[in-house]
Amino acid sequence: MSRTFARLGWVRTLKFKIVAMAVVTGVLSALVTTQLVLFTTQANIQHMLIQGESDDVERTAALLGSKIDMLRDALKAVARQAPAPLWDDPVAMQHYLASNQGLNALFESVLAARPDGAMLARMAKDQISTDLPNIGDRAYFQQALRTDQPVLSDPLVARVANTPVVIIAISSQAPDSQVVGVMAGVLRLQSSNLFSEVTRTVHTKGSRVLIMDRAGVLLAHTNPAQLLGPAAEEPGLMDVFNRWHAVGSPIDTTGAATLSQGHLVAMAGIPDSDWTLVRLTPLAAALQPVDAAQATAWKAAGGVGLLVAVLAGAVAWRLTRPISVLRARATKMLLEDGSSTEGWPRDGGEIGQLALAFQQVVEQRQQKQGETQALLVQLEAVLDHAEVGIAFTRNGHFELVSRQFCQIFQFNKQRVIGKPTRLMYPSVEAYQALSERAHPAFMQHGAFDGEVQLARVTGELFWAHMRGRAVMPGDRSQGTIWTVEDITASREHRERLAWTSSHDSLTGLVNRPAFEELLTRSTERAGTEPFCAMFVDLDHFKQVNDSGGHAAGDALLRDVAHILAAQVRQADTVARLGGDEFAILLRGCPLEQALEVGEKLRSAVVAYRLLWEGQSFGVSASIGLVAVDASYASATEVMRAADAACYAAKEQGRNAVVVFDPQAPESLLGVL
Ligand SMILES: Nc1nc2c(ncn2[C@@H]2O[C@H](COP(=O)(O)OP(=O)(O)OP(=O)(O)O)[C@@H](O)[C@H]2O)c(=O)[nH]1
Repeated sequence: MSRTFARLGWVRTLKFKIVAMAVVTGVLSALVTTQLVLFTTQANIQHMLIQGESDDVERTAALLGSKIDMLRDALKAVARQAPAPLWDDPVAMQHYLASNQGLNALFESVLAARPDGAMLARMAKDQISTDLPNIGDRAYFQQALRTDQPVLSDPLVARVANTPVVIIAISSQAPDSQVVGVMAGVLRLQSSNLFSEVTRTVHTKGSRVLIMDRAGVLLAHTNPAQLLGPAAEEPGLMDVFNRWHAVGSPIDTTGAATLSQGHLVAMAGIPDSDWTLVRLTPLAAALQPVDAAQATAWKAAGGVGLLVAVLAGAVAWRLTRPISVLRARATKMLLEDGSSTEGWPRDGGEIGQLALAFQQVVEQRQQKQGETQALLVQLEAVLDHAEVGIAFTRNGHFELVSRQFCQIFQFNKQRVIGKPTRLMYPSVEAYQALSERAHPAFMQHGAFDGEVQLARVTGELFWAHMRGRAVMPGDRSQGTIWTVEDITASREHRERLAWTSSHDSLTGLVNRPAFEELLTRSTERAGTEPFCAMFVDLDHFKQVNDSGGHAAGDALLRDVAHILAAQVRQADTVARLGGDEFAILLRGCPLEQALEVGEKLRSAVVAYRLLWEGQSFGVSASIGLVAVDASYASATEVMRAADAACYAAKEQGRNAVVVFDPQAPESLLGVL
C-alpha cells in the first residue's frame, strides 16, 4: 500500500498540479465558451428558423394566389371574347371551347351554360363531352350570374367525375349587360396543377403541406387521401387551428409560424381566395439543422479543447521544469556533505532565487556545523574535567555524557549516546518513581535535587546525589542537564552515625534517648492510640559480674536483649536504658494482653541460663507495667509510673510483674 503511494508520489508534486490545472483549464475554457456561444445563438437560430418558415409559406401562398389570378384572368378573357350568338348555338360553342387550347390545358374541364343552367357544351381534356347536366342549382353558378367577376367555388364533388374539385365561374354578358351565360373551368383537386407542386415539394423530411378553406376542409394535402377531410384532425395542427377558427378563420396573407404540439406550424392566407396554406414540420426535423450545428460545434469544441489542453500542458510542463530540477537538487543537498554550486536551476524568476537561497542555506549550514563542532569539543573538554558526572538528556535519551558520568555507571561513552535514560535505574518502577518525584520539582523550581538509588551497567546498586535543571526553564523539551555524584560511601557513614546515636552498642537495642523520644511521641498520641509501657530490671545481675566477670555480664545482657526482643511483635520496641535496665513499648496493646506479654518475658528470662567458662548463671526480671492513655501528660510521667511499678515488683520479692495503679500509686496492685 505504502509502496503504491510512494510510486504515485509524483501526483502530489507542484509540477503535476500546475500541468493538470493548465490542461483542465484549457478543456474547460473550450467547453464553457462553446456552451455560452451555443446558448446565446440557439434562440437566434430558432427565431430565424421560425421567421424563415413563415416567409417561405407566405411566398408560396402569394405564388398560389397569383396562379389563381392567372386562371381567373384566362377564363375571364375567353368568356368575354365569346360572341353573344354562341350562347344560342351549342355546336358553335363546342367549337369555340375546343379552339381555346390554352384554357383546356389549364383546367380539367371547361363548360358553358345558359342562365337557366342548361349546359351548352363541355370540353374535358380536349374531348367534347356529351354528358351535359344542368348546373342551375350550383351555388357557384348562381353566384356567377349575380356578378361580372370570376367566382371561386367551395370544394365540391364533381357530378360527372365524382372527384373533389373547385370551380372558377364567370358570367358572359351581351352588350346590353344582359347575362347570356356562364363559363366555368373545373380544377380537380387531386391532380390539379394548381396545388400539386406545392404539396409535393417537401422541404424538410416529415413535413406536410396542406391547403384548407375557412371551414377547415382540406383542399390540398401532401397525402391526397386526406382531401376534403377536416384540417382540425391533422396531427400537430389542432391547437393552432382551434385558435385560428376561434377568431373567425381570417385569411391573413402575411405568413406566421409558431411552435405547437411538437410541430413548427406555418400559415399564410392565399390572396384573393378563402384558402389558407399550412406547412407542418415535426419539431425534431425542424430543429435538425440546429442540432446538427450544435453537434458540429461540440465536436469542434472537443477538438479545440484537446488542442488547447495539449498546448497548455506542454507549456506548463516546460515552464515548471525548473521546479523539478530544484526539487531534485534540494533532495541531493540533504545527502551531501560539501557545498556544490552545480545542478541548481538557472532561472531569472522565483525558482532561481529559491535555488540561490538554498545554496546560501547550505553554506550557512556548513559554517554553523563547523562552529558547533568546535563548541562541542570545548564543551566535552569542560565536561570531562568535571568532578561530578554530567549528562545532557532530551526526550528521555542521552545526548551528551561526561567521562566521569560514564565512569560512575560504567557506560561506554560512544554507545550510550542516543540510548534511553532508563538505563540509569535498577527497574522500570524505579525510573517511573523518579519521574513522578522530579516532575513536580521541575514544575515548581525548574530543577530537581535529591538522593536516588541508581544502578551501574553491571546491575550493582548505588546511591547518587542527582541534580537536574532544564536548559530552558519551563520547557524540558529543550533538554535537561543532569549532574550525578556517587554518595554511597558518605550515605552509609551517615546512616552508621545515625544508628549509633540511637542504639545501644552492646545489645543493638534502641538506647535511652531514642526510647524517650519515641515514648514522648507515643504519649502525645495516647488519647487516640493508647499503649502499654514496661520497665524491666534484672534481679541480682551484679552477682554475674562479680562471679563471671564483666564479660560474662555483657554476654548475659546481650542474650537477655535477644530474649526480650523475641517475645514481642515487630511493631513493638525493646530498648536498653542502661546497666541491667530495659524498657518495652507495646503499641496498641490492651492491659490484659500486656500482662500476658510481661509474664512471658519474666518466664523466658528466668528460664534462661548463661554458660560461661564452666559456670552457669541465671537471672530473673522485675517488671513494672503501665497502661498509658490521655491521662499521662509526658514521657517522664510514664517512666516514673513504670519505674514505680518495677520498684514495687522488687519490693515484693523480685521475679514479678506489677501493674501501676494510677488511683493508688502507693499500694500498687496487680502483682503476678
Ligand atoms: N557487665 C556489665 N555490668 C554493668 C554494666 N552496666 C552496669 N553494670 C553493673 O550492673 C550492676 C547493676 O547494679 P544493681 O542493679 O544495683 O545490681 P543487682 O544485683 O541487679 O541488684 P538488684 O537490682 O537490686 O537485684 C552494677 O554492678 C553495675 O556495675 C555493663 O554495661 N556491663
